[in-house]
Amino acid sequence: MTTAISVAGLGKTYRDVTALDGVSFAIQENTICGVLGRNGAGKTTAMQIITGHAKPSSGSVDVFGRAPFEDRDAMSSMCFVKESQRYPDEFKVKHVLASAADLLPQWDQGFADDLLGKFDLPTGRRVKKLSRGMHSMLGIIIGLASRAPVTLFDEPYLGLDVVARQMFYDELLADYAAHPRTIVLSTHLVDEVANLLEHVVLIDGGRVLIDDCAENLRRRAVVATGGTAHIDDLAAGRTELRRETLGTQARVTLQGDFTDDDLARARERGVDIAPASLQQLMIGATGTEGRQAS
Ligand SMILES: Nc1ncnc2c1ncn2[C@@H]1O[C@H](COP(=O)(O)OP(=O)(O)OP(=O)(O)O)[C@@H](O)[C@H]1O
Repeated sequence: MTTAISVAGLGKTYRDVTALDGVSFAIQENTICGVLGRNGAGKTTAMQIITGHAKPSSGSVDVFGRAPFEDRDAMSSMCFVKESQRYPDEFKVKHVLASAADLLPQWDQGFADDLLGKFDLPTGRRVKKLSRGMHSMLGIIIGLASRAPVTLFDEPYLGLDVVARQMFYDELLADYAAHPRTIVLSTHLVDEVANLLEHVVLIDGGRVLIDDCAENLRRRAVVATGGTAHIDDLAAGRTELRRETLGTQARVTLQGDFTDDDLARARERGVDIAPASLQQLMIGATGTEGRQAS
């Protein structure tokens, strides 16, 4: 496997704010990676540095062997879709698309036209007259039709309704299957995208808390349902993210490293084990809930 993006010891400070502090992770080529975290965690800052739009205060970034800051070739291999993207006042949708076609070497106009039809986006309308959701659609169309080897979506769907979001996920997956590339997705709609993600980087307070593949994450937190005594055994020494009890039965969400033996033993005792959702894991890992079981 080839590493597409490698970040080592990345730091970024804005005057007295430390946005990133010793962030290191790697994203493999041709994967869909989620960069997750609470508000102000440092996700956008990391993406800005990866795409060469900001300079790190310390550490290094490597995108397919190049440092992206002020490197035109590295930057042209990437497409960064962000909610805060602004365009000149007079620009209509068609002007934005024409600029994207000029700037992005792998641009697929046929795909862009297809998406414009599916999202029903009027090409003759001024961008500043678009609704919030339509503005997001424009970014999504650019990100998808760019076919850039590295495409980053930072909270791409502000204002998008549930049908349009599902269209985005479907189009992303179908096009990714046909044209594999490296996709980085930052979002707060964690459970909505959980099934898309092959790798997750969870950032909190400018530091990496989790950097793991989706398969391993399924073992990091589980929902266990069964007799309270057996549940208490399984919970011992692990962090309880949530507990509900009904008579002698309990249902707990637990965080910790579970071996196959741990889970098999609990199942033998009639405990039902299911993976916790990515959102539950994220809430637990970022420390807003949870307590250590004794
Ligand atoms: N230009 C800037 N000047 C000063 N502080 C900044 C600047 N950009 C970001 N920050 C600060 O850096 C920290 C990380 O911000 P960042 O936008 O990277 O977080 P985020 O994870 O993308 O958050 P959100 O999910 O709310 O968009 C925050 O404390 C933010 O206030």
